[in-house]
Amino acid sequence: MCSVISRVKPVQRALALTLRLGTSTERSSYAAAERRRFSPGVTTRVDPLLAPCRSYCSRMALTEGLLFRQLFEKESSTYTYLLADTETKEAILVDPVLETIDRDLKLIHELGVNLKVAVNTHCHADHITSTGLMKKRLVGLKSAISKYSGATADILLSEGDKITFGKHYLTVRETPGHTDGCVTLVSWDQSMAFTGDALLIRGCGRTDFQQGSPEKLYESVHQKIFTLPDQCLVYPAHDYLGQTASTVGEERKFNPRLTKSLVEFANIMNNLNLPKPKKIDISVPANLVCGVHEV
Ligand SMILES: N[C@@H](CCC(=O)N[C@@H](CSS)C(=O)NCC(=O)O)C(=O)O
Repeated sequence: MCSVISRVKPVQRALALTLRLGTSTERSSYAAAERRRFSPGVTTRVDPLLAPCRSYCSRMALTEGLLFRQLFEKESSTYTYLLADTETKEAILVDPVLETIDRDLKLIHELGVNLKVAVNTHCHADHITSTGLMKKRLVGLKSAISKYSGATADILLSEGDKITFGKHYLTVRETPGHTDGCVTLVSWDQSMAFTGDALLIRGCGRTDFQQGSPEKLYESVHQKIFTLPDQCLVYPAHDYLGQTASTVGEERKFNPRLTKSLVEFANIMNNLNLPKPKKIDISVPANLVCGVHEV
């Protein structure tokens, strides 16, 4: 049992243990179903979710003065992103997950960066954020989420806000549709977009719960993400197939859902028939208050 779980009160411990119930078999079959859905008739031998190298991805910063890490949480197939200014050491973390808080804090300490803001791209339904617990562990850390998420946080974000770390910053673009409070965070030079669940690689967030709306999502992606430069790298909150990044140009051309007309898109989204995320009933209430934080 990891130290985060062992230190919490009984109620939270039960909650946290419940969160661990998903088996690798379930995850494998979800990944297999995803592969069939996206690539009918194609089978692969290696399950990307089970590859050990997936907890830390190798993607590093290409921009001078920027430290960048893409991290992976395998139960929910969530990507967490650490960005820091190499000179000032100021850092931000995007979409951190409760299960990987020890790994993330260890990396932050090893790299000697000073985490200023932990931001969630939306109120996640499939996992609990580590933001609240991280605030307990790191003095001065502030949480951030969209003001339309309905969640509490130190910073409530809206269109055009900047999240600054040293000489760098991410700009908030509101991209509702998966939820009302979804945002995409775009780097100062438009070379990177952290799209949360609005745009996934060759996919997009589902629209069948939490204020989901295919019409809103279609408009968000077309107006706020597909208007970015072709070479802008797309970093989503999830990937179920082992893909780590895409570009705006690629998604504009090849995304099997968002290249369609609005009517076709809505028809696809209204007929996905996906099972409800297993942890939705505990994740959403917890994430509305920054996760499990009464420890
Ligand atoms: N099986 C997972 C949930 C998978 C899922 O529903 N993913 C969401 C994003 S997290 S709410 C989604 O939008 N998927 C889009 C798609 O097309 O798959 C679980 O039980 O947690």
